[in-house]
This record gives sequence, C-alpha cells and structure tokens, in this order.
Amino acid sequence: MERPGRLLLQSELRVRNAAYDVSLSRSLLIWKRRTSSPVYHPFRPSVCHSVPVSEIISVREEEEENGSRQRDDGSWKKIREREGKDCRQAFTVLYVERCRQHRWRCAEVTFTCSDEAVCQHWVSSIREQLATSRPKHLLVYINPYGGKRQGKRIYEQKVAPLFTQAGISTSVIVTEYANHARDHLKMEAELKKFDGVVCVGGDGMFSEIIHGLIWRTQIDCGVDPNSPEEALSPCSLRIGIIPAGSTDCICFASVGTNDPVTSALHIIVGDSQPLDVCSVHHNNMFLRYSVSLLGYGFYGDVLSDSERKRWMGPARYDFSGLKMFLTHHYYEGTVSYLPAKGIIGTPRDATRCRSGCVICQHNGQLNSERSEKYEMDEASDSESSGEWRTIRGKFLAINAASMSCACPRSPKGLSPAAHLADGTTDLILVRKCSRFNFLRHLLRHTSKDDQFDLTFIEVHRVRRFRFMPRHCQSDSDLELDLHENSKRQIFSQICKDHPACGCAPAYSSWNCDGEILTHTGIDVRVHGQLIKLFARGIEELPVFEDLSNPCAI
Ligand SMILES: CCCCCCCCCCCCC/C=C/[C@@H](O)[C@H](COP(=O)(O)O)NC(=O)CCCCCCCCCCCCCCC
Ligand SMILES: Nc1ncnc2c1ncn2[C@@H]1O[C@H](COP(=O)(O)OP(=O)(O)O)[C@@H](O)[C@H]1O
Ligand SMILES: [Ca+2]
Repeated sequence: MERPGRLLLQSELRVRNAAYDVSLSRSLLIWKRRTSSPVYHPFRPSVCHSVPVSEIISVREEEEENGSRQRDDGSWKKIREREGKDCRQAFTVLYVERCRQHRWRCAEVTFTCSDEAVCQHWVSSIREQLATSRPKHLLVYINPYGGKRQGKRIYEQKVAPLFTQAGISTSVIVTEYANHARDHLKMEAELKKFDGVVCVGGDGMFSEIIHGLIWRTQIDCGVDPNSPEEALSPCSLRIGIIPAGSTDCICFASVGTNDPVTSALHIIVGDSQPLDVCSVHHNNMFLRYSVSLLGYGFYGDVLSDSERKRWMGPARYDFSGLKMFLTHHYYEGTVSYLPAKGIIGTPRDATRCRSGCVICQHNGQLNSERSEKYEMDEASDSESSGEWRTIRGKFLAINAASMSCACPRSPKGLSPAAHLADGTTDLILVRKCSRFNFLRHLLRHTSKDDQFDLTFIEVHRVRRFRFMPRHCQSDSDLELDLHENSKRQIFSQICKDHPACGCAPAYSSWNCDGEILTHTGIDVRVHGQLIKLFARGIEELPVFEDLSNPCAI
C-alpha cells in the first residue's frame, strides 16, 4: 500500500457521529477514529481506513439535519437557512471496495462538519485530485444480441447510473446489425469528442470495436493497414469492456472477473492496460486482427459448428465442444514461426501476467527499440535472416494465444503464462493423438496440472508465424496430392454431414477471437501494445495486511 506523502488537507470531521482525523494527500484519503484511550479494543470495529485517491469514484455534497441526510440541492439549503434550523454540512466520498474474486464494488462514507467553508474546501480539494487520466466523455456501443441478450439491460441498470454518478457523459449506440459499430468507428464517429470507447458485448463485439478503431487510426496516421510489413500506429483512445457476451475472455483475462460493475469502475477511475494485437494476412491481403485466440482445428471447428446454434446462447460452445471432441478431426499442414528473442519469460514458466507486470514492461520496451531498428533495417525480421523454424505435421489444433485466454470455463486459460502486452503470442501445437490423450490435455485446462506437459504438445513464444494447410503447399506437392485431394474433397463434404465415418476433412477454419476466417493459409504478426484498455491487469490477491499500511504510521 502507498504511503500518504505530503498532506494537502487535514481536519477533524465526524463519521456517523464519531470524531475522526481525516487527511488528504495526493495519493491517499485517510480517516482515523479519535480515541480517548490508547488501549487496543478487540471488539471495536476498525478505526482507521484509507483509500487511494486513484480509487475514489466521486465526491458529492450533502447536508445533514437531525441525523437524516439530504442530497445537495440549493432550494433545500436556502429553506433551512431561512428557518434558521441547526444544519451541519456533509460530503460523501464514493470509492472502490474490493470483494471476492477480483470484483470491485462502490462503497461510500459520509463526513460531516459544522463549518460550510471547510466542507466545500474538502469537496473541491478531492475533486481537483481526481482530474487526471479519467474519462469525461465516452462513446458506448451495445450489442443487444450478445450472450444471453442482456447487453442493453446490463448497461442501463448497472453501468449508466455509475457513469452519471461519476459525472461522465455518454453517447450510446445500440447496434442494429453486425459490423454496425465497426463501420461507425471507421467512418462516422467524431472521435475527437471522446476520451474512450465502451464495448457492451462479448469478444466478437470487442473485435468489431478494435477493427474500427485500429483501421481509423492507421488511415488518420497515413499507414497502409493492408501491408503485413508496416508498423501500425498505436490507438490513443482506451477501450472499456462491459462483459455481456458468451465467453468474454478478453475482459476476464485483463480484469480477473466478468462483472459489469467492476468493469464500469475500472473505466471511471481511468485505468490503462496496453494490449498486444496480431494482424492476420493472407497473400499480403489483410484479413483481421486478433487479441486473444487464433485457433485452427479444434477451436475453429467448435466455432463453425456453434454459429449454427446461436439460439442456444453460451451453452452452444459446450455442445459443439463435445461434438468436435468426439469427431476428432486432425489437419495436415506446415507451421513456420519466428521465435521471440531477447525477451524474458517462457510459456512454461510459473510467472503470471499481473497488474503492473514487469515482463510486459521489459519486453514492451525491447519491442519499441526493435521496431525503431526495424524501420531502418527492413530485413531484420524477414526469412533471409534465417531465424524462422518450420514444423510439418498432423495437428488436432494449432492455437495462438496472445493473452492467457482465461475465462470462466478455464480460469487459467489456454496459455496460463501468456502476457497481455509483451509483444508475443504463444503458439500451441497439439499433434494428432488419441481421443483419450486429447481429453487429458483438455481437462488440464480446468485443473492445476500443466496442459503442455504431454508428448504430443509443443508451445513456442513467437513474434510472427505462418500456417499453410497441406493442400495449399507447393505445386509439386499439389500434383502429388491431386488424386488423394479430390477424393478428400468429396469425402470432406460427406464427412461434414456424417462425422461418424471417421474420415478427416482436409481443411478446418480459423477461430479469430470468435469470428471465422475465410482463409486457411495465414501470416500472423504481433504488434506490441497497439491498443489500450480501461483495465489494470489482474490484481495479485493480498496474502495478509502489510506493514506499510498508512494507518499503522
Ligand atoms: C472437458 C472440459 C474441457 C474444458 C476445456 C476448456 C478450454 C477452454 C478454453 C477457452 C478459450 C477461449 C478463448 C476465447 C475465445 C473467444 O474469443 C471466442 C468468442 O467469444 P464470444 O462468444 O464471447 O464472442 N469463444 C470461443 O471460441 C469459445 C471457445 C469455447 C470452447 C469450449 C470448448 C469446450 C470443450 C468441451 C470438450 C468436452 C469433452 C468432454 C468429453 C467427455
Ligand atoms: N445488432 C446486431 N445484430 C446482429 N449481430 C450483431 C449486432 N451487433 C453486433 N453483432 C455481432 O454479433 C456477434 C457476436 O457478438 P458478441 O457480443 O461477441 O456475442 P457472443 O459472445 O454471444 O458471441 C459479433 O460477431 C458481432 O459482430
Ligand atoms: Ca502477448
């Protein structure tokens, strides 16, 4: 916990009729009960409280009369002054309180004092300290059809009242069709008017938002977003995610919980969390961006199958997951990748990306130095440098996790040690194996056991990778495979309808943050810290109260 630093204000105020010493510094608001006896009293409730100024949501003036509080309202005040009643001034501080499992709630404390000037001085001093980095105007997009179709209700009932309380003005757009939010951001939105964008929906809706925002930023900065070699310009607007989708892994992996109130509070206090973004190209043609999972084989098939079952809601993934597990298709192809060099951290280590992650800071710095060098020496990342590695084989799944992909289904995620902002993605190759072994691998996503500690799994931390399905390889390969291929094409159609026949189709599709890609051969490049979220990463849970508690000073 932070030390209080130089005091800006100190007064004796009352909280529920008890006297408190209250102090404000740039970093902390502390209220400490005045006790006549210095003897420790085990049954008296906690006497000292502190709140980081950065976690104060808002402050409002109140008036207290005969113990009952009234909200600040000029007309009431005047009436009471005229009638000469005994009224004390009060102000209420709303602040973040931590609950179980990374949830945040809004708590409040009311301070009273007899002097109006003192009261107003407190209110204005606290407000002055809140000014920095907090959003004032937000552009909100709601997908009314995401998840259990509760997006609009969640926003109106749980989020909008908090924004109003914090003095945030909003422009709200309830989307009317898929890609409405993306196209509005790309072409129409007056971005200069806003301090951030809020996405109410799932990972698919978030994907729309980043496509609009990244595209718009590149056009405004004169960068060609179609070129896989160009360094993309980072987006200045932060994005807040109010989870209202089916998986919501981007929210879960960056906040630690899928809870609309917690997300709203991270937006209000103006948190900032950079995020890596992968660009996906096919033959030098831009396809999509990805921030969480790019998955071919198992996760691609689960997604394709589940799209036809949207009516089931989030349960569609479990249904299709079981079906695809039983179907057990494998796919042949070539994966080539550029290992991330000079970074700290590996996909198999025990460190986890947490709030203020030093690995993200270190590797992020390294990336910005590298990209400066890259501008001067275009060949440094290219195949000519000979650093690329190639693996050919039969795979049940090829997954690239740019973040842990933790979600309620798998609280540690697809790659538990992956980082939000280290400029890399974890490439996980699941080679063809028995159903029993694949189930062992899947089950380990839900337990403490290492899902990579199996002979048919390999995982590499990479900056760039390519995938080519077997039947898209060189012309000579193609000729050799022609006969077999045509047989497979016919069977693959039959197999789609009758998966029990046991014959594998030639192609799967890519699951790109929950959207299906139309091409199978892809070139993926990580752009370190391209966007920012209103989040701070998952907070480390406190083991015990530490001695730097300012109340102990
Ligand atoms: C046997 C239990 C196995 C549990 C394995 C769970 C692994 C879950 C990892 C999930 C990673 C999710 C990455 C995020 C993807 C999202 O971008 C994306 C879109 O999200 P949105 O709908 O919010 O827009 N979501 C998805 O693609 C959903 C993927 C969900 C996969 C669920 C797989 C369930 C597997 C069940 C196998 C059952 C075998 C049982 C045998 C007896
Ligand atoms: N008004 C709308 N009508 C239909 N589809 C929409 C609308 N707004 C957004 N979408 C699309 O809905 C899809 C799923 O959205 P998402 O919010 O991620 O929910 P889920 O997590 O349930 O998949 C996304 O592909 C998004 O582009
Ligand atoms: Ca990463």
